[in-house]
Amino acid sequence: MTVATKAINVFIADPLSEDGIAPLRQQTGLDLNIIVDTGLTQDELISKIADVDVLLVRSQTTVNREVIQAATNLKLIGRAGVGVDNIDLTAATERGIIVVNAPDGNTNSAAEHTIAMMTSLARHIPQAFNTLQNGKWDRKSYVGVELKNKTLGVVGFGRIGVEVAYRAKGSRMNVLAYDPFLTEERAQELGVTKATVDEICEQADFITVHTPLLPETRNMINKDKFAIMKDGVRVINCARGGIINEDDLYDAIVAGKVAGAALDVFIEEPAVGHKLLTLPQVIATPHLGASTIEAQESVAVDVSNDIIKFFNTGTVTSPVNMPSIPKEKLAQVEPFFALAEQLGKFLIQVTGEAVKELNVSYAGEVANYDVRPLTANAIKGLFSTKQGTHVNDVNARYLAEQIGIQINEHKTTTAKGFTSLITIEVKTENETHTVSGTLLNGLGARIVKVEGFGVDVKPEGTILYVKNTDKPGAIGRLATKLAEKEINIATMQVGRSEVGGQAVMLLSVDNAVATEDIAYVTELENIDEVKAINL
Ligand SMILES: NC(=O)c1ccc[n+]([C@@H]2O[C@H](COP(=O)([O-])OP(=O)(O)OC[C@H]3O[C@@H](n4cnc5c(N)ncnc54)[C@H](O)[C@@H]3O)[C@@H](O)[C@H]2O)c1
Ligand SMILES: O=C(O)CC[C@@H](O)C(=O)O
Repeated sequence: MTVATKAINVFIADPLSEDGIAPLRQQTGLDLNIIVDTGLTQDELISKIADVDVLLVRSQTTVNREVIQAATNLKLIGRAGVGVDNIDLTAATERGIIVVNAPDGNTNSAAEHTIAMMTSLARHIPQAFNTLQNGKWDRKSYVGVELKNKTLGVVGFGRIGVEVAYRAKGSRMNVLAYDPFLTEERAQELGVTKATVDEICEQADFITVHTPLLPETRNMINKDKFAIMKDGVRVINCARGGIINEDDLYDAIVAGKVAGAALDVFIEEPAVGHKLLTLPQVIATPHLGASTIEAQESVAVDVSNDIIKFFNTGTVTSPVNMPSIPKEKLAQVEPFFALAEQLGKFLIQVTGEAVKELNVSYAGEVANYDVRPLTANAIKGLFSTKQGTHVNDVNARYLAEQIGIQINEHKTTTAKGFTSLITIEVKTENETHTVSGTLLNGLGARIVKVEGFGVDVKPEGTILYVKNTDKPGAIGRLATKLAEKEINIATMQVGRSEVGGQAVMLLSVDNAVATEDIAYVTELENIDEVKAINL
């Protein structure tokens, strides 16, 4: 992760709570240049984003691939809210841009809004008020239904879904809940009944959706689901437009199947003039679920703090596109970061072919930790010879998998004499190479095995990797030839399988080694292969 030394341009593209961004304005440790420029068209945003380090948005601004491509300095996208469907996560991940959100800050407001919408729907409050404003005292048209003893189906039982259920139970409703991660135990603990989406459709009087908008959740409530619902069902969407198919909902209302719908969100926003808004059974708000003073302050504070944390420590609290690892756990593996990267860097220079498989084995103490950042560092090392590729914890695994590298992690508690041992193996079409490294108490990082042969080399500077046949004179002749080329050997390590067999030498040398010098020494008898590794 980069820790900035120059001014950091923070571009706020949607209206955010001033109190919420106070942490950014008040912090003194970082040189932040805060630009607030809201309501921009896509083209305007693109024209202003080249020098931006941090882009902060709510749900209005679409951060698509084009925006991300134009943002050549971008390091972090902050979403002051939950849903990240307005951000192209793949494009951000490819570029190594971390995306953070504020998953907790607006939960309560969104749940309260959902309950307000459900109650308004049950009692026709907006329609009745509208009639009254138009000068009519109409008590007959707006006979509602009670919530008590009705069944509410909650599809998507995460933060908001759960809070909605608590409140619905307060209104003495029976709650059915569906979520792929909901266990029977947790359902019981929360006093709800675990159900499938179809069971909810068949049994519920009110159905509310609280999933993110994903390929699997888009149109999950569609004409097939409306067909199995109870007549007179009421539906609520305070999550994302598109989870309930809008055309199918329209048809189901017109057909009299659905008695009413309460919508805070639409596929296209602003949804002014939407055909659903012409139906008297529909009540709607313009995406106000998170629009409270409290929620807006809270989400903006959360992302602001994450921005500060990122530039101070390289870690964040709420990452969307990389594993979230608590600070204490990260601290356990941090000492191994450079070693893992050097091992990857070493092996990519040993192998001459495209890597197909990367196996990273963790033995001893290190195997007890969350090693995902170490594997990311090993991949970073593998990519070190690929000029122009910016690899970091966010995109390392993604980039490797994109080019067909299979990544495997293995853990074992025994490290054969070492406290911790990291072994990296790369497989190509024709070759397999391995290198192991450790951290020696007080002495730092060491390469302790190459191709299975024991060695002891500092992973730094230039190292000559030599494969030879273990015959008398091979080492001497090599040293002489290197001396002829003015290449000074600092340390030499030899590992061999058996006397007279295959051997590997690692020579730390004081100077860079030119390609022609490699060719010169490779001609020697019993020297099979020589490579200069620059770490
Ligand atoms: N209207 C608003 O202003 C507003 C405010 C906040 C959040 N939201 C929306 O609400 C959504 C939910 O927010 P949250 O804070 O509860 O998020 P959350 O991540 O805590 O919960 C989402 C739940 O959906 C579940 N889920 C995922 N795929 C599913 C599927 N196929 N079927 C059923 N459930 C599935 C997840 O397992 C998770 O438990 C957000 O993604 C956001 O789009 C809207
Ligand atoms: O920015 C907003 O007000 C909407 C936020 C909301 O949709 C969310 O997903 O958090």
